[in-house]
Amino acid sequence: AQKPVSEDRILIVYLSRTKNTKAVAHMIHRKLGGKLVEIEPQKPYPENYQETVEQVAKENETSYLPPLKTKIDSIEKYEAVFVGFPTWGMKLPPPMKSFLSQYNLKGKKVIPFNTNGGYGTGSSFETVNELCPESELLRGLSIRGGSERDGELFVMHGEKEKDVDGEVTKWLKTIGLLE
Ligand SMILES: Cc1cc2nc3c(=O)[nH]c(=O)nc-3n(C[C@H](O)[C@H](O)[C@H](O)COP(=O)(O)O)c2cc1C
Repeated sequence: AQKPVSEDRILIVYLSRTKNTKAVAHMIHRKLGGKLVEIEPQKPYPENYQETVEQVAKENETSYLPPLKTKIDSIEKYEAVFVGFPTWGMKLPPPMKSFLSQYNLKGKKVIPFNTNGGYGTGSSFETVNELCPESELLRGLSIRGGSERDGELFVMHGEKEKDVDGEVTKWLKTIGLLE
């Protein structure tokens, strides 16, 4: 069947530390196709959770945009750009701020998706909106992922994975990207 947005015009970018958001990105990709790209900062965050929390808090205070290792060719050819990220400190992670600041998504559909430790998306979806004011922001998806603080890392397997996969399908239909 004809898809609402053709595969070669879909970009799925994601940031993921413990691979929960990555799993959701792959689910979207299996359903819609498109180009799947992981966003990586030039300098990786510390392995240690608490050190990462502190570094992220400092970066947010100073509005620091970490330089990215990831480069995306011909961003202009995409019509729909999915942006996936975990909630970090109830905010949009700095590398995703770097991505949205660096690439012009004017006129494109922008679709956020998120995993979090149970506290929701915080201000992250609003920040996506602020950083691409001339894009058409579609309704985002937020999923309960892991909780690194509590030693809960990758959770997207078994029944959980199946449930989330169903939620992703429903969501993509609701926003009109899957028939
Ligand atoms: C630095 C850091 C900060 C986090 N802050 C929050 C938070 O404020 N609220 C929340 O619900 N989860 C928080 N989490 C948990 C992640 O959002 C959750 O584990 C998510 O599923 C991780 O996605 P990933 O596996 O793609 O990295 C935080 C995790 C990290 C590493």
